[in-house]
Amino acid sequence: MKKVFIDGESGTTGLQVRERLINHPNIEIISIDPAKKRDEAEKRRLMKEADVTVLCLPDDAAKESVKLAKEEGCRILDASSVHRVAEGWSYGLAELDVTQRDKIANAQFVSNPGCYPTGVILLLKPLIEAGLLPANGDYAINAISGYSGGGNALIDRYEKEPNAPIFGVYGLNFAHKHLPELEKWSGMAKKPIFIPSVGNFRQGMLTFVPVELGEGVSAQQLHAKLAEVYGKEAFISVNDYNVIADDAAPFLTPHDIDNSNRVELSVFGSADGQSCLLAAKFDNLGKGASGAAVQNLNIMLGFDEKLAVEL
Ligand SMILES: NC(=O)C1=CN([C@@H]2O[C@H](COP(=O)(O)OP(=O)(O)OC[C@H]3O[C@@H](n4cnc5c(N)ncnc54)[C@H](OP(=O)(O)O)[C@@H]3O)[C@@H](O)[C@H]2O)C=CC1
Ligand SMILES: CC(=O)N[C@@H](CCC(=O)OP(=O)(O)O)C(=O)O
Repeated sequence: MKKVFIDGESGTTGLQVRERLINHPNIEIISIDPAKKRDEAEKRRLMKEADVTVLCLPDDAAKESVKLAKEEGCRILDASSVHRVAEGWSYGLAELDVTQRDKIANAQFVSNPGCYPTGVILLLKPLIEAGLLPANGDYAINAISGYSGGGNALIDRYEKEPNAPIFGVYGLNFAHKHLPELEKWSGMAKKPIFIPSVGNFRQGMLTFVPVELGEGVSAQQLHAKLAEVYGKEAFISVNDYNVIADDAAPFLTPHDIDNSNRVELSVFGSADGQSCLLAAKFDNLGKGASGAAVQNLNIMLGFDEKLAVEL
């Protein structure tokens, strides 16, 4: 049995990591006394006892816990947004490329990706790398998240206040905290425009990127590349290629994927062959947070990466 300490076990992400790990055949959770959850000495003791500590904390608290882990030489999987482009950290997106699982397996410090970047990077990285989309293109990314993406504070706002908005666009300062990892790990040569939004539903996420196709490039080629790259991935599927010709088209929704670690990618091409929409659908708390965390823990500890990732 390996031991895992979840620092921040009672938060939105921590609870879901815990719920998954309870069903893990090879991992025992070691928990902090709730009355001591901010006690440094107690954290140190548990970090030393654990094979890996998962940080499910706000950014500032995550920085403090990493300081302790560095002093004690402990392994960390950080779900916060602090270390996603930091030196000395491995990016915890197993499907990033063929080298990434080894990097995660051998790392002392692994950073779980942000929820939105997970979908965008899976869509754009292989296409930019293959030269089907330009690295220096002007990308505009749109996304919608369930309100659990904002943690306990936003959950309370939606579930306890009667007048929470049905839909809201945010990130309107064009400086969302996910921009650095979006740019770095997608292989974009410059900062994209990123416009996230939140809806009055608990879980589920869509990230979508509209692109104009270059000379000699078709939407079918983009679709074929994604299908080839992710063909053997357990958690990534690519829907059949779509040309939506009329108004009777089905909606693309962020629903019906709650608690899963799966990501569904879609490519929609325009009938004139000039435009294309790339879309990723997943659970912001699943592959966007806790599912990915358990997948990463499995890789870090040498287990089958599929163990206990689905709720
Ligand atoms: N929600 C999501 O979809 C995603 C979240 N994340 C990241 O995961 C991390 C956690 O987010 P989320 O679960 O949503 O946040 P929550 O606000 O739901 O939970 C945070 C938890 O951390 C606890 N906490 C705060 N400070 C400390 C501390 N110093 N020591 C121990 N515990 C502490 C809080 O306790 P208390 O309530 O008592 O303050 C709370 O239980 C964040 O960094 C977030 O960016 C990543 C991907 C997706
Ligand atoms: C709806 C909502 O508020 N979403 C969060 C992102 C959730 C996520 O991915 O978390 P990280 O904090 O780990 O990056 C936001 O936009 O800040």
